[in-house]
Amino acid sequence: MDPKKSIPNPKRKRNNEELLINKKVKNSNVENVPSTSINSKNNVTSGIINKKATTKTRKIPFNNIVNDTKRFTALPVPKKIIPRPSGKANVKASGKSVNYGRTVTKSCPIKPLKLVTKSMTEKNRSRAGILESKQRLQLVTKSMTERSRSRAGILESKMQLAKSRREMIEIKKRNEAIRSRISKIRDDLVRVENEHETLFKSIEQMKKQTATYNEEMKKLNEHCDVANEESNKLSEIILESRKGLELRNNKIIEKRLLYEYQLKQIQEIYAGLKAEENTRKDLHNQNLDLMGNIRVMCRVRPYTDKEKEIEQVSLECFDDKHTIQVSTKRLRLWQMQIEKSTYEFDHVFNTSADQKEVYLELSPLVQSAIDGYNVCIFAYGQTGSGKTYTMEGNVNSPEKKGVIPRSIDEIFDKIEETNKLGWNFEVYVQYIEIYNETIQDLLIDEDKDRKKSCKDRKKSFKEDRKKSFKESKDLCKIVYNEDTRMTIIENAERLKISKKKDMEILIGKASNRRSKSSTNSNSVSSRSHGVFILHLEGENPLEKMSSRGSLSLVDLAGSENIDKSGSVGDQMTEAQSINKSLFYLRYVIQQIKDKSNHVNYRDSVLTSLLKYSLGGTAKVCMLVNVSPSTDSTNETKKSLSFGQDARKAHVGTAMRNGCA
Ligand SMILES: Nc1ncnc2c1ncn2[C@@H]1O[C@H](COP(=O)(O)OP(=O)(O)OP(=O)(O)O)[C@@H](O)[C@H]1O
Repeated sequence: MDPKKSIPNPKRKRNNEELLINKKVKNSNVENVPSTSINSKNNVTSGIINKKATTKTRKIPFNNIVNDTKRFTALPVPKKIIPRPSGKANVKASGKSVNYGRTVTKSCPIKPLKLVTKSMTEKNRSRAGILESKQRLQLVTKSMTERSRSRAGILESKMQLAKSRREMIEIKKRNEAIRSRISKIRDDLVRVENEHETLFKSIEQMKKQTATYNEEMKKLNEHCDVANEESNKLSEIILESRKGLELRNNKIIEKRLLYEYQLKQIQEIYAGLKAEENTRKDLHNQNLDLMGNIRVMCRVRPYTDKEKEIEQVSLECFDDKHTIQVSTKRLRLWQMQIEKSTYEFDHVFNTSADQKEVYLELSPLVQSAIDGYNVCIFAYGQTGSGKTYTMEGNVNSPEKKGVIPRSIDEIFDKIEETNKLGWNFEVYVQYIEIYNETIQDLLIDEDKDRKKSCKDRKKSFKEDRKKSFKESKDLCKIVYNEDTRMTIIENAERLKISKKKDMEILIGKASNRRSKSSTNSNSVSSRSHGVFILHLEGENPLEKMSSRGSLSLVDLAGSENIDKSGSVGDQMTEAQSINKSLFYLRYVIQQIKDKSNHVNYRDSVLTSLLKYSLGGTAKVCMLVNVSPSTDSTNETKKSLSFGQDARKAHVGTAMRNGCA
């Protein structure tokens, strides 16, 4: 539907209305002027008025009408006689009053006949004039009547004009209102048209968009169809996988139940293991206690190639592995008699015993160190009896490895095992030597320092022995912790080791640094006491337990017969120092055995260092190394009798360090 058609044109309407109004005005003008009261001239006048009315419909000035009326009344009137009109005496036409019916005459004197005739003629003439005037008067009267009529008509028309003017004003007002309405409507129309246009445009746009959307919808529908198909397929897959998942879930639940059951079993086993471990520890330590605090073992080294050629068997190790017999030939009553001395030890290793066999017997003590005890194993014997071989051996050979490297291996293996039970162990190492009653650190990393130290040391022996001794003493000091009953070597390196390999390298280096020299009894004779200490510090956060054990492995310098060894000079001094310290060691053990009130630990550095191992809460094992050579029988017998005496010494009850 076209909106333009439905809406009427306000302009056209207005024109129509105006035409109507003009028509009315025209008609009213024509109607208001009475045709009977107007003569031809008046008709012309009224025609003029009408014409004016037609041309100027809205403004018909009242003065014009009055003027017309004046013109209309200005007819020829006789000068002498003013006939009185039949109607009203006075008519105000122009505001001046006129007196009608009054005659203006002049007095005439008596004249002769001629004159009378003349006057008669004149009289007649005047009569005719009068008649004429009468006629004229009549005409004037008539015209006056007509004029009065026309005046009334004019008045009437005036009134009508005023009325029509009022109407006109009203119409005008209405017209204005209509016009304003029209303009408003027009504005509205314009606005509506604009809106319509906008709407139309937007409708067009929307139509386009709808078309685009329709296309897109079509495409989307196609996609939807494809997606629906895929979704159906996926639903099937999901259903299948859900079934699979349910199956897996069931399996997982089964496995979880199994796992929980196994975990429970493991926990029970663990608890059993823990109980067994505790029992083992207790039994082990009870066993060691029953065996005595100082365990003494004897090892007979094999014959050297040189000894094999000349020697005869003088030592016999019994099969019970506890007894050793020394046979010595002695001339008595002019008869050569064989004297046999038997010694008993916790274990006797004959010449065929290898490194592994020896270590197996010492292994429980190493376990005690892990359990938190202070353990001390030291090798005692005459020079060349195989102490260093037993303690160190050949570090690089698995067969010939001594107690020190084997202990390290076992400690690291056991630490790994204890990790499974929640233990975390840290291993620290110290390695010193007691040379001529001074403590030297074998873990000093810088060879330069070490060389300098050796140089100084040699110099000290040659030049100022006492001074050097004092200086060396200042270097490393022995300090006791009375609370924990532990010995601390101050200023000595304490290295943390986390790998076996690192430890082996360290021992190799330290071993090379040890003071050695060649004597008649031994080509590579140790001229110092080597002390290797492992500190084992363990924590178990699960059990809230801690453990602090130590393992001191001591390779003592060999006692030697100076005459026999042929030591002179420095070597003799070294031998004297060694013998002296070993004497004090024997003396201390004797005092312990005799349960003496005072034990002289401080007489030598060695006994000072072993104070808490020999007379404290430590587990001690002494390995008495002996030579099978008949040449060394006396020294062997001395070593064996010392070992036997030490075995009888009861130093006290071993105590575990750490807390449960
Ligand atoms: N059980 C053994 N098996 C094989 N060889 C051994 C054994 N014991 C010692 N030896 C050898 O005997 C020699 C002396 O041994 P070792 O150096 O260990 O004696 P030592 O007691 O340490 O002497 P020193 O006190 O003078 O240092 C070395 O050559 C060593 O290899």
